[in-house]
Amino acid sequence: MINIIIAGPRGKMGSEAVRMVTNEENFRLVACLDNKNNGKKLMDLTPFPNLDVPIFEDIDECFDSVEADVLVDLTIPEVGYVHTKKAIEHNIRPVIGTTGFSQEQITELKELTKNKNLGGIIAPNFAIGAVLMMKFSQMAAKYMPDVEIIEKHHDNKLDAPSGTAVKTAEMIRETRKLKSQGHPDEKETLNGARGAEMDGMRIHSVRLPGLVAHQEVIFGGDGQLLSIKHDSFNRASFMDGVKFSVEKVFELNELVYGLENVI
Ligand SMILES: NC(=O)C1=CN([C@@H]2O[C@H](COP(=O)(O)OP(=O)(O)OC[C@H]3O[C@@H](n4cnc5c(N)ncnc54)[C@H](O)[C@@H]3O)[C@@H](O)[C@H]2O)C=CC1
Ligand SMILES: O=C(O)C1=N[C@H](C(=O)O)C[C@H](O)C1
Repeated sequence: MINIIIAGPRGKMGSEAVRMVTNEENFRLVACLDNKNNGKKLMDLTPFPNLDVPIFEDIDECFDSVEADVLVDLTIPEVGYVHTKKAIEHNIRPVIGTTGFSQEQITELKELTKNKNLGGIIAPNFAIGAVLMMKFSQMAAKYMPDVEIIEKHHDNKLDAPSGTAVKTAEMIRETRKLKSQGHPDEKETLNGARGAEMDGMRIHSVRLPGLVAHQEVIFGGDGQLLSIKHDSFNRASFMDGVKFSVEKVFELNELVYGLENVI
């Protein structure tokens, strides 16, 4: 049995994770971390009528009160970072879906787990299709280095570009010959028109109601275009990856950044 704490249980992803964890035979949800509802139970909140699971606002109190093996964090970047650090301190394996961490934060957290031989996963995207989209893009970039990334999300998203877009660019730069996208003399007459720049690649972030999570990686060549596209139409699309990660962290002895490294 794997004892799990979920941070962010009322969120779009967190509530889906509560459903997944409580439906899995070998998972037990032992507590939730929330920014309100301290002292209540999940069953006091409308979406979870039967769940006798304590809610904590204070992470230290939570970790001192329950025995947990894994922390699943689906919150906001500043909170997720603190939660991950605290989890590592308490030898609780972090499974982090929260996006928006800096490279420095990821490196620091990785070092902390290495010192403790503790497994963990930070996955900017838990959907297997998205992981494949990133891997295929990495392959394509070797042959077609002219590339732009367009990510589209719901308009409640806090971070831009998305964690998936950043990860995609990081993976692409491992195989792509460095080059700057577009005309060397191009000028933006409206700030931001060419999107964000990362290693010469351009990343464009669209935020609209109605969207969930979508990304297209477009490669251009002489007389041809290659589009590699992935769409998540609901949050259930991420849950196989969360489940996989919760089980996988027991086989790891450090924090791994990106599901592509463990599937
Ligand atoms: N890795 C992946 O596959 C995916 C990652 N995400 C990421 O997951 C995160 C959450 O996304 P959504 O569920 O869409 O956002 P959301 O806004 O629906 O949920 C965030 C939740 O965090 C909670 N929260 C804020 N401060 C907190 C604190 N101090 N302690 C505990 N909980 C706190 C809020 O109450 C809220 O319920 C975002 O960073 C998003 O980018 C989202 C979808 C997939
Ligand atoms: O906020 C979201 O919704 C998503 N966030 C992740 C990201 O930033 O890449 C994963 C997915 O795109 C959904």
